[in-house]
Amino acid sequence: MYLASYIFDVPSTGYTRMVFVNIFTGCAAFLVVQILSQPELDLQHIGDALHWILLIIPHYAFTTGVRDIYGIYSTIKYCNITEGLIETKECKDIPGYYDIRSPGIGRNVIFSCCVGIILIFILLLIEYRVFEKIRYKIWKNRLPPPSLSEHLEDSDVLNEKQKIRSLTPGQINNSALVMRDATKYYKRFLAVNNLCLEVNKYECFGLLGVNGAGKTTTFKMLTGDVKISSGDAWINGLSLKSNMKDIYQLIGYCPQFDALLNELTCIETIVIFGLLRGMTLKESKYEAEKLSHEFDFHQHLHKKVKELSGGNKRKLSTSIALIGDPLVVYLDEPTTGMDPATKRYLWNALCKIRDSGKCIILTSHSMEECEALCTRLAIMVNGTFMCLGSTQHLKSKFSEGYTLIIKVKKNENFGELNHNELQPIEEFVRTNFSDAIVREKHQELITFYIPNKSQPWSKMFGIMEASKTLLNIEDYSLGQSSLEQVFLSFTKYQQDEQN
Ligand SMILES: Nc1ncnc2c1ncn2[C@@H]1O[C@H](COP(=O)(O)OP(=O)(O)OP(=O)(O)O)[C@@H](O)[C@H]1O
Repeated sequence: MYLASYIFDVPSTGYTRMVFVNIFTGCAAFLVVQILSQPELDLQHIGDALHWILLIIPHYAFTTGVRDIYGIYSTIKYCNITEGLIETKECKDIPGYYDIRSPGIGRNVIFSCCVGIILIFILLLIEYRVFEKIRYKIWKNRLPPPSLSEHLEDSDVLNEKQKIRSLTPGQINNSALVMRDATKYYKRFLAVNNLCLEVNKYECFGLLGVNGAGKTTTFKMLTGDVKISSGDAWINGLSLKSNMKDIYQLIGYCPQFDALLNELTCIETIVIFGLLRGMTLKESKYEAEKLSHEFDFHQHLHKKVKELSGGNKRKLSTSIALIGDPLVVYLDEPTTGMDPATKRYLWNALCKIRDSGKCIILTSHSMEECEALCTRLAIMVNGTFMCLGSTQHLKSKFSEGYTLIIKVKKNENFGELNHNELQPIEEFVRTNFSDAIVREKHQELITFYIPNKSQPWSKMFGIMEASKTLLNIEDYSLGQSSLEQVFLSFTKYQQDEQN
């Protein structure tokens, strides 16, 4: 029933599966009543029939088997004691232990073996995603089409798409990672929409996006955790669709939530992953030492995972992704829960790893992290790239203005500046930079947002320098809007899951 509801895509929530289960139970009850109402059937037959049916349940087959073995053993013992004294029908024809006839356990053994083989077969079908393929084939024609709005996409994203679609097999072989129109549907929900991307060695590519934008799903497709619905991706020229086994040797993955075993120590964890990657015990231990120094958790190497802090667990997860020198490393929010100092330590380590020739794909909610690590990045909204390029390129292209931060000199009594003292500065900025908005006021710091980009830098700096003394300004900074502002300008397009 579960398989049927899985293949026919009966939703697991709401009333549909309940109706499905009720119909099934109703049909089963109808059949049972029909059988029981047959006048020629007596209870002996019903018992036999139920015994046959229930033998497919391993626990039932085992327990009744043990009971029957004991039954035969008791009969043999009884017959031996009473031999020559009492003549009973049972003693004349004692079945062997493995007899098919009751109470022999032949049937139990055959049923248990067959059920085991069938379950292994079903497991293999699930492992090789046969049901998923069948379900996808059944629903293929009913899925909503992927993006029809390419004319609305950013020019960089379109250029990347055109470049990827025209790559030759030889060019694909030379790239560390290529995604061509990678699309993922969860049932009928389009989670990732026609992604095209090429990332090379010595590059760190950042995936930015609000919760639910499709970043983790993209990783799951690339790691083979979920099947790509359409499109393809290649790692070092190997297709995700046909060479997943070989690809596992080339990739490392740090998932969003630490997939660690609490009872193992850090060194045991790394050694196990090292052995799984085909390293010798000696090499795995050396790798554990090396990575723990690189990621600064050497003092915790012999602690159990459950005793580690959240930040140290992330360090361990990140280092696991690097075991066995993979070509492509996927890091899903690696620095979540780390303090600023540890974060910077990890960033330095990742920069070194990137510069050693690895290709790193990273998701993060920290713009600072993307600016520190990524050579290129994309902002994802509703499973699509909204923009793509280096941090500076995105800031130049999409930042919609400037940020002016002014630090006012404190008054003689070193008291807090009051509203009247800041008023002239606000008026001055509003007069000289049209549409300027006060974004933040904190003690002696005022932050303005200037949306109008028409004035040249030289003129703006000239105005500020000329009035510095007059307005009692201690210091000021004038710059482009941050990556965060670019990010926020895109995230308004993200639809919630209900939509
Ligand atoms: N197994 C699943 N079945 C159905 N829908 C799913 C499944 N996994 C994810 N989704 C949906 O796909 C969309 C993308 O999810 P995903 O986890 O990729 O987002 P994300 O960008 O990684 O978010 P976050 O930043 O919170 O990790 C979401 O709307 C999510 O609800």
